[in-house]
Amino acid sequence: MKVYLVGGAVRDRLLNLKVQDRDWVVVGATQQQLIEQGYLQVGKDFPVFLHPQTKEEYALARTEVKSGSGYTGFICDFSPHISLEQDLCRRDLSINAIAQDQQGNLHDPYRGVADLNARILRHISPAFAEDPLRVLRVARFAARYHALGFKIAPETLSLMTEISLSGELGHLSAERIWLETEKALAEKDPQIYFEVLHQVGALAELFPEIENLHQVPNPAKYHPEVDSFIHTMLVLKQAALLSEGEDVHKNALRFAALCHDLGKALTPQAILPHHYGHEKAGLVPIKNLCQRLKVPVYYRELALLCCEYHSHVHKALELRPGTILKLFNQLDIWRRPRRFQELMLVCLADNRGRTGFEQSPYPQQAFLQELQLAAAAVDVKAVIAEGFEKQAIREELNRRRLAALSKKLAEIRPLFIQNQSPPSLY
Ligand SMILES: Nc1ccn([C@@H]2O[C@H](COP(=O)(O)OP(=O)(O)OP(=O)(O)O)[C@@H](O)[C@H]2O)c(=O)n1
Repeated sequence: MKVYLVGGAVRDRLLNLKVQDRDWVVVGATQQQLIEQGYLQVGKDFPVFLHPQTKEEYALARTEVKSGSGYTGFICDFSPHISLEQDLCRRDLSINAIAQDQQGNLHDPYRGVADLNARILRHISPAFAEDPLRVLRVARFAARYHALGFKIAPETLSLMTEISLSGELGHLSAERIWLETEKALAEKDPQIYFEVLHQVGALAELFPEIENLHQVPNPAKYHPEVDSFIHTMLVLKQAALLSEGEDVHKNALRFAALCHDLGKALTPQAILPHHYGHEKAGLVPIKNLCQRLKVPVYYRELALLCCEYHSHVHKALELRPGTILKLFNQLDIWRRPRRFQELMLVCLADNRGRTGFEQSPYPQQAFLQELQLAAAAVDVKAVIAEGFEKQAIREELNRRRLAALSKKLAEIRPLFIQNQSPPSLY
């Protein structure tokens, strides 16, 4: 029996990146032999084992032939005569099909090293199409390695387009789509994932709410990029930059950035390029998308709040104290300060995600943070100690918070207005 390191571990070591998980393939062995050596069988559909000590995954070399639609219909052969080359051939990309033996020699029958060096994501064989999820995987790898200069090979793009147009994506489960999308959101350039899906025609099938932003215009004065889909991609990139290394829920923040303008796709033709009311209009498509893909609650809530209130934040310097208090209550900044910080970062990303405005100041953030501090300093315990009860507690808190906000506003607004005149946003 021979054991090889395969997949992401070999690929990422050759790219000098940190190796996350190590997957192994075992050639010339049976399930029984591995069990006798103390490996623990975990795979249901095909034989995958955990190493007795390292707990790393070891899979018997196998071939797979598709026998039906979707991901369920596979006929696997994992007999001991399946060769390493046969196992590598059923994989998605050449860069994922390099094996390393225990002496450190590379086995690279599909020229994965050459593609790594040339920065190309290339499928290995037509068998790529047997798992339509690979369309999403390639888009995700393109997002991950974009900064390294990776591009998708033209023939792979054509095959991805063919798969997308074939209707096969419709067989993917919500769980698999979301898992892949969540991983893509965590990548360095998550916008590339959605751009690639758009390019191959998969976005329309998987995320019609986002696809519909394509060619929806904005006023060029504030949005030189004009197109709402392009704007959304720029905002997502800015959100990725702003959330890297921050103590925030970065995937949820990026998802909220992705969804913040979905309402623009529903703007009546007659009022374009303006988008009055798009903040509320966007709530329905966000709910639809989240329900369809079973998006976790935290992502959904943050996305809905960013969609509904981003224009309020953009206009913060013009708002009255009562409106700011209402906003703070709606966002529940008292109990959810981190979520408020995330929403502010999405608004900042929205400001920066416009061609030529990448460096433009956004005083709204510091302004609202100062007001947040002032209002949150109102002592809830003191209100209760003074004998207020039930509904009266809320009313008294609102009264005191409003007073604190009015005082702070009078103090800081002139300074902010003097220093900056923020560009209007939509
Ligand atoms: N739909 C899939 C899923 C996986 N694989 C193969 O199985 C390997 C392991 O898959 P996985 O752990 O999902 O991906 P990695 O390549 O290890 O990448 P990551 O860094 O995202 O874990 C891949 O390299 C690829 O060869 C595949 O061909 N098709």
